[in-house]
Formats: sequence, C-alpha cells, structure tokens
Amino acid sequence: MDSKVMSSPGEIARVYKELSLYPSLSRADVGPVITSQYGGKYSNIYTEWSQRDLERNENVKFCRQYIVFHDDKSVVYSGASGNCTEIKGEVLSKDSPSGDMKAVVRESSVKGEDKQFLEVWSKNIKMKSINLSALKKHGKVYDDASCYYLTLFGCLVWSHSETHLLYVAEKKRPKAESFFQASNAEQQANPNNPATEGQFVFHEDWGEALGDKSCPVLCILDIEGDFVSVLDGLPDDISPGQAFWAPGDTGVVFIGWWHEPFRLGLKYCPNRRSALFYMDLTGGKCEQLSSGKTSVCSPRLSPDQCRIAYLECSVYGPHMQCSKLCMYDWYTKKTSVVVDVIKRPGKDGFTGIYSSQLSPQCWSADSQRIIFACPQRSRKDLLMVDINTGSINSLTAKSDIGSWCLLNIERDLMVVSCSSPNCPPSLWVGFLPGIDSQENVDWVTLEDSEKLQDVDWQILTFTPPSEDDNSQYSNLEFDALLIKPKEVKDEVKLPLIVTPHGGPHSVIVAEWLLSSAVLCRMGFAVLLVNYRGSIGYGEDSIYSLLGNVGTQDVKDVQFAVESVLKSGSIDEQKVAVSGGSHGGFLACHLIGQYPGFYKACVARNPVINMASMIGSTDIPDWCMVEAGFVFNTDCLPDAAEWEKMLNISPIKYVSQVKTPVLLTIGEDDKRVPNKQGIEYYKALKARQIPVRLLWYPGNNHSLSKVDAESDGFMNMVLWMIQHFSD
Ligand SMILES: CC(=O)N[C@@H](C)C(=O)N[C@@H](C)C(=O)O
Repeated sequence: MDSKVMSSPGEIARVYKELSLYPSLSRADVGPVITSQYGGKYSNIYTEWSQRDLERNENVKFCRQYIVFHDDKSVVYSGASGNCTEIKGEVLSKDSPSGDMKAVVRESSVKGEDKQFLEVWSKNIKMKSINLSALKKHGKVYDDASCYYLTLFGCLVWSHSETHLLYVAEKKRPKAESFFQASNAEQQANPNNPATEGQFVFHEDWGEALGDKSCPVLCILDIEGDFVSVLDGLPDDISPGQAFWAPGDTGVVFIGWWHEPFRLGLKYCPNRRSALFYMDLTGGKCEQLSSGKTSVCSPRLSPDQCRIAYLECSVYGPHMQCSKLCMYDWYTKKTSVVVDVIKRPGKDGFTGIYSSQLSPQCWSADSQRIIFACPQRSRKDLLMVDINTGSINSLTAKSDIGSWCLLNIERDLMVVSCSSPNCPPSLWVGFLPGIDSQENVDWVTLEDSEKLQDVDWQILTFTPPSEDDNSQYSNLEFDALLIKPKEVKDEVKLPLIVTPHGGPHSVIVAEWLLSSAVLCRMGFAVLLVNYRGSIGYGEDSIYSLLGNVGTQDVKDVQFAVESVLKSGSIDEQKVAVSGGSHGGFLACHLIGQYPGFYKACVARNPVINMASMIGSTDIPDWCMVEAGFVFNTDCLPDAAEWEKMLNISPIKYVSQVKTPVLLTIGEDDKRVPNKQGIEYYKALKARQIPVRLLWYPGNNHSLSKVDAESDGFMNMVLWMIQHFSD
C-alpha cells in the first residue's frame, strides 16, 4: 500500500516553520568562579544561539546566561538567569579573563554610513568607544570569530594583563578612485607619490564565503593609551589569523597561511600550507614555530601557559584529512605528536581526528589532557587525550545521543551541545573527572529540547560487494543514516529520499538536521550515505576515493539504496535523490548511471564537469586531487588529465538521463561556479528531459540565506511529489 505523504504546500510550510523554530548553539563562555556570601561557588555561563526567523528573513542571534553552582567537581545547582536577548550589531565580543570587563566590536550606522567601533565595557559603563573606521588604520574587522567552528582568521583576545586587545582586520587599501578626480590633487602636485592605484585593481580573496577577506593584518588596541597599532614585521608572503597572546604577553602567537603564488579557497579546506608563528613584541622578531611544510590550525595555550596544542595535516591532497594533534613546548621549543594519523581504526574503535577547529578552550585544568569533539564514523563523540601517553578515551561513546559538540571547557567544567536526528540541540554541562578517575561524566542539562516522538533513526553499516572492493584499500566499510517516521503500518511503503553528502571528504553525523526532520514528518524516509571517502572512518577510507570519484562513491550510494529497498519497507517507485556540491555531482551521476531508477533529482550547485570547473573554481587543486592527480600551482593539467576530469564527471552520462532534474543555483558561488549548473541545464533541455533551474541572487555555495534555504526546500519536495505521480 502507498503511504500518504503530505503534499499541500501550505501544510508543508507550516511543518517547516514549526521545526525551524529550534535554535542551535554557536558559543558558550564560562565566567570566573565567584563565591557567594553564603560560601557557595558558582560560575556564569554566557551562551549564543542562532535561529531562523522566516518572517524577517534572517538568522537571528540571541544570548542567554545560566548560573552553575558547583564544588569544582560536580554541579550542585544550575538554571537560566534571565531570558533571551537578541544580539544586534555586535561583530565580536569577549569578556576579559577576570570577568571585570567586556570588549565588543560593533557595527553601527552613523549618518547613514556603516562604521565599526571597538568598545570596552566595565561594570555598567561603556568606558571606551573607539571609532575604528575613522582611525583609518585598517579596513573592516574580521567577523569570522563570532562562532568558533567557523573561525578561519578572526579573533578578539584580551592580553593576560587585560591592558590590550588583539584582533584581525583587513589591511588598509589605497582609495579606489580615478587618477583624474579632484581629490587626487595631492598626487597631481607630486606625481612621484601615487595616492591612488586607480579604481580597477583586482584584489585576490580567500575564495568561497571569504570574498571580503584578502590581506588580514594583526591589530592591537592599547586600552589605556587609546591607541591602535597594526603589527608589522611579519613575513610578506603570509596572511595571519587565529592569534592569541604569548605567555607573559611578550608577543603574539598566530597561524600564518602562505598566499603566494596565489590564494586558494580556504573554506572546508584545512589543507592549505600554513605554520605557527610567534611575533616577539619586545624585540620585534617574527619566528616560525612549526615546519612550514604542513597545514596547521587551532593553536590553544594550556592553562599553565607551558604548551600550545594544535592540529596538523598535510598540504594539498584531499581537502579534509585525518589530522595529527601536535604540541609545542614553549620553554623547550620542542614539538611532539600527541595523536598521530589513523589509517585504519584499531580495536579501541578510535578512527582518528577529523576536526578542523578545536573549541576556544580545550585543555583540562591540570594541563595534562585535551578534550575535543570529533566525528567517529556516523556519530560525533567527545574525546579526551592524555598528552603524556597519547591515550584516548571517549567520554560519550556509550551514549544514545547522536552528536556531541564541545562548546567550551574552563577549569574542567565542560559546556556541550547535543542533538540527534529526532532531538534538536540541547545545552549540557558536566565536570571532567580527575586524571586517574574511572568515573563517568555526570551531565546536567541547562536547556533541554523536546524529542520528536514520531521520528526514528538508525545507523546502517555496509560492506561493499567483492567486485566493488578497492584493491589498494581493501575491506573498507561505510555507513548510512536512515531516518524515517516511527509508526508505519506494516502494509505501508514509504517514499525514499537518498542524500549523499558533499565534500566528498565530509560526513553526515547523527545530529539535528532540519530538512530530514521535516521530510520525516511529511511521511518520507531519508537515507544519508557516508560512502567510502567520508571522514571519520580512518585515513585509508579518504584516500580510497582519490581518482575513483564518479564510480566508487556512486556505487556505494547505489549499494546502500538497493540494500535498504530489500527491507521491503520502501516504495521502489518513489525513490528520489538530492545532494549539494559533490553530493550534487553524485545525484547527477546516479541518474545518469542508473537511468530511470530515481524518479526525481534535486541538485544544489552540483559539480557537473570537473574539466570546465578547474579554471573557474577557488579550489582548482580539488579537481586535480579528486581525479587522482597531484596538484601543483605552476603546472597546467596535461591533455590526459583534462580527459580524465571530463570522463569522471556527470556530464559524460547526460545522454542516459531519464529523471526530471531541479537545479538550485547560487549566483555568487565561487566554489562550484553557477556555470556548472547552467551547463547541465542546457544539456538536459537539449535532450527534452524535464529540468527547472532556480537562481538565487546574493547567495553563495551553501544557499543558506533563510529565504534561499526555505524556498529551496519547498521546491525540492514539491518537485519530488510532482514526479512521484508521473
Ligand atoms: C571542498 C569542497 O568544498 N568541495 C565541494 C565540491 C563540496 O562538495 N562542498 C560541500 C562540503 C558542500 O556541501 O558544499
């Protein structure tokens, strides 16, 4: 019997709206320990959340504070202190280490012009409000530190002495104006002193979603002296970011990314050549602290200020890899590897480190352990590493929650966000047990969320059939997440939406996924496939896909789908496929290689032709590496390489396609430029295959603006429902 899927646009929009009310956590800061007049100890926890506001058509950011009474080992009492407050105009903010002051970078309009201010608050007084725009020392402050897991360059850091603030901004540029404008009188008076470069100079940027970031500079505000300085003395060929104050405030430590011979896209690409640097402010010398042959990120100083932990992986190669956890000893200047790359998971089940950011604080109070959240197969766990032995313990492996995210840890008090496909994000705290303790963490909830009783999920594991085994990397397994309505009558068969993730070196963990939850409520089953090549399964799995995209990943997805169909609970006539980017590449491959199997296809900014993409994307290295070649900045692909890139692309199979295709395209996509989608659109139209293209101006690769995301979702389901009844 057919299932009844919700099909009225009004009803679907109502469910989407209802489930999009659940906010997600982007930040948590733990304040200092305060002793109350009755002797009880407590800390305030400041949290930031983000929620879609469909009426206003924007993602709103709000904060809420909590109070946690504790005895340094366990939580005694906790609760929210006050209601939520929307945050408007704050680019960045940070409390001082003592908790006495707060720094804010604020954007505000003055006489119709956007200006940036750096404010310092103390108690209930705004002590300073420095107009950074008027100072003209630098361009805009980098805002990418507002959410730790999105941070690439940005920061706002108090010196240990609380007298200085460190941040990252765009380098000041000569004014873009004509050589012939009156304001250039100065230049005309002195022709050897160019005041302008003209108006048409091209400035390289850091690619997708970083179009306004080109030349970052490190800036310091001397709070007492009201003086902003831009640090010089850094190597000319590096771009600095992720900075913090060195022990004793003697200088600043930062990551420097090489930007010569040209910048490559940085988002989702933690494989760019970079190193850890120290700029000594007493002697003005800049020292390189890591080899410079690798890619490094997320440097974190231990509480005893003796060591810096950071993540490291190799340059180029797959864009996401298994990282090493490294440690630089500030006093001996020695570097060690605490956790190495895992090629194949061993008996302990640890699959390797696949995080590209550590939480703002990640050290235990005794400076002996590091805690981080990391995909382990299809779940995200909290892991604890002993820096002396390198031994790893999962703090959450036995939990039935799908995904754990460490927002922060301070004096062993961990603040985490948890979710599952049927459970929106909730906020928890717990103390890390002592180093020799066998105890489990006693988690206490600060903000609970309601479980969706009608949604069920499970992780399925697959072993590819022997004919599809990879001879170089054999015996690799992969997983898929199956999310479906809970109560289904025996005779009812569900329609299925197959969703391979993008990347391809990425993973879908069992966390709250708005679109899957809505689809489930509508009566669909959703299959999210972590094919071989996904992260979280060991480095071998990642490498097994290089040179095999378009075959190995396609076959894995199809194998997972056909296995699920064998269960008998799915309507074989109602299987659709949807994916974005490399997931769109797979969706288009699947409809080309299995003609007629899928009844509808929806692809967001899909990679259609790697040979035509390489010249226009911000990550040309991705095209070469995924096609199985080595990337070199000064080498063009040769004819055989162009040929392979074309042959492994979905465009090659377009003449076999029978499935109607909906394309959702972001006009400003720098990653998979919109011409990719248009190339496919024209090829399908020429063959009379039903195709529709939705064009989202002002949107980039992720199509994540509230209106684009919600419109894309509505169109996707309506397209599938329409073609299921063809
Ligand atoms: C590295 C990268 O961005 N690859 C793209 C082709 C891709 O698939 N991106 C994914 C992560 C996406 O969902 O946008």
